[in-house]
This record gives sequence, C-alpha cells and structure tokens, in this order.
Amino acid sequence: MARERCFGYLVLLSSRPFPMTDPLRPTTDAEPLVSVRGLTTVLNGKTIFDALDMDIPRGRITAIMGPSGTGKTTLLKHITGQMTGDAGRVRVNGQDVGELSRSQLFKLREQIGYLFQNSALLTDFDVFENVAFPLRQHTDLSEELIRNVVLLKLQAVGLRGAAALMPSELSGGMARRVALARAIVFDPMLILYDEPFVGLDPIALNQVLKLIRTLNDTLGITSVLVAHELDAIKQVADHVYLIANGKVVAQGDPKTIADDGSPWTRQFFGGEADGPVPFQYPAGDYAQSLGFPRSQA
Ligand SMILES: Nc1ncnc2c1ncn2[C@@H]1O[C@H](COP(=O)(O)OP(=O)(O)OP(=O)(O)O)[C@@H](O)[C@H]1O
Repeated sequence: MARERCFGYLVLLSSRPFPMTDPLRPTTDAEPLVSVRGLTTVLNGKTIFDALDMDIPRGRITAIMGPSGTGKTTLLKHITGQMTGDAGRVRVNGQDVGELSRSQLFKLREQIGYLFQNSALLTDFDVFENVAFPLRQHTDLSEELIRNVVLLKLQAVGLRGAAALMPSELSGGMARRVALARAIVFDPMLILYDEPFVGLDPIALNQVLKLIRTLNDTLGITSVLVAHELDAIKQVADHVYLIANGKVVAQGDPKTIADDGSPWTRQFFGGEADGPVPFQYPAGDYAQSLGFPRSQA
C-alpha cells in the first residue's frame, strides 16, 4: 500500500539558506527535471497509478489534466515526496524521491514552490508578512534584506503597493498572486500549481496566466500545472498530459490535443458523461442491491 509521508510543513515554506541563486538551477533541456517511470500506487484498494510514465521537461510549463479523482494532486505529492508509490520511480533533478532520507527530502522541497487553489494565506498577517513568513522562519536575514526580498517578489507579481493589505482585503486573483510571490521567495527550480485558476474572473485569470509564463521564463523555473480549464492551458502550457485510469492516455500540444481523435480526448474535452471513463462508479449487482434475486443468465 502506498504511503503518505507527512513532515508537517508546507512545501513552500522552505528552509533554503541564502544565497538565492542555485548553481544546480537547470539550464538545459537535456534531461527531464521530473521523470516518472512505472509508478504504481494503490490507495485503499483502488489503483490510482498503473505503471505511469511521464517526463516533465526543464524550463517548460507542463499541464496535467484528467477526470476528477484521477490522481493529479496525488501525483504532485509523489513529486514532493509526501507520498511514495508501491512500485516504480519518481526522479526529481536526478534524485530518486522514494530513496531520499528525511533531510534530503527537506533539501529537495526547499527547491520546490507550491501554489494551492485556495492560496493558503495566513489570515492574521498582512501581505508583506505573508511573503516574509518563510524567510523569518528559516533564515536569519537582516530586516533590511527581508524587506528587499519581499518587495522584489511583490513587485514581480505586481502587488508591491498592496504590501500593507490584509488577506481579507484581497480579491481572489490578488490572493493568488501574493501566494505566488511567497512560493518564489526562495527562487525554486520547480513550481507546482494545483488548480490555480479556480474562481478567477477573466481579468484575474489573464493576470495569473501572464505571471505564470513570465516567472517561468524570466526565472528559468520549471512549472507543473494541474488544472481543468483547457482554454487557460492552451494559453500558457507548452505540453499537456491527460491522465486517466492510472496512465497517460493522451499527450501533446495543448492547442491541438482536443482534436487528436482519441476516445479519451473526445470524452474529456468534449465533456461527454460516458466513454472510456465510465459514468458509473464500480458497484455490485444492481438487481441484487435492490433486493431482487440474481439473474441466472
Ligand atoms: N491519502 C489518501 N488516502 C486514500 N485515498 C486517497 C488519498 N489521497 C487521495 N486519495 C484518493 O486518490 C484518488 C485521487 O485523488 P486526487 O485528489 O489525486 O485526484 P485529482 O485528480 O487531483 O482530483 P480532482 O480533479 O477532483 O482534484 C481519489 O480517489 C482520492 O479519494
């Protein structure tokens, strides 16, 4: 049975000491930053991944799509080592995540930023302190340096002027951008976005899309995006994987994947209720559960 490893701390609140530049920052496309091979994960008797293979190229934006409950968030947890599979391997920047010790895992997570759908801001702290929080927790930087780093990150997401606002005073889009500023506070090599577009109006959505692209390209980050919105994915992602039934069932250019003619993409992008992904959750005999005798046929 697959395990969930809980070290009790948000991935984005990392403890990487400064300097902020990382000599290991990926600069070439030579080898994927994340490589998943033969990943098999069973949770509560349900096979979530069935020998899943997937590569996440460096420096690109890769989207992961799939029906609800197909394991997209679970896959992100395998990448951060919060969860390990029953078989197969997940390698991040050349390291086998399942083989890492606790301290090695922390080091890896120090290089990963994570953006949640709900932004997960600390409601008692203003915007500035939300972004400063990981720095205060995990470094002994001077107040002046913390201020410079926080303002730099807020400037990058266009919210330096909102530094004194409380989370309750932010729109959903602004909150998402503050969370993004916090996620990049240690200059991660990889950002994992879990449903970053949910609840955003078109303006905020475009701002977040633009930011994801700009941060990816200007900071040389690798981005992995879990989302359901194909139109948004088309605008921002370089590559898309569609996962279902524990495997990659389609992949390619987000702009054309919906037209690849496979029954998977037809069902998923066409919004068909039934298809390769059955409408009915697996269940026992219907007649029997209604109290009728089993048919002999
Ligand atoms: N810790 C856990 N223990 C047992 N089952 C789990 C655990 N975490 C997730 N699951 C199950 O794994 C499956 C995949 O869940 P996951 O949240 O990864 O799906 P998802 O593709 O991200 O879904 P959605 O699009 O609805 O967010 C679900 O059936 C869920 O119930």
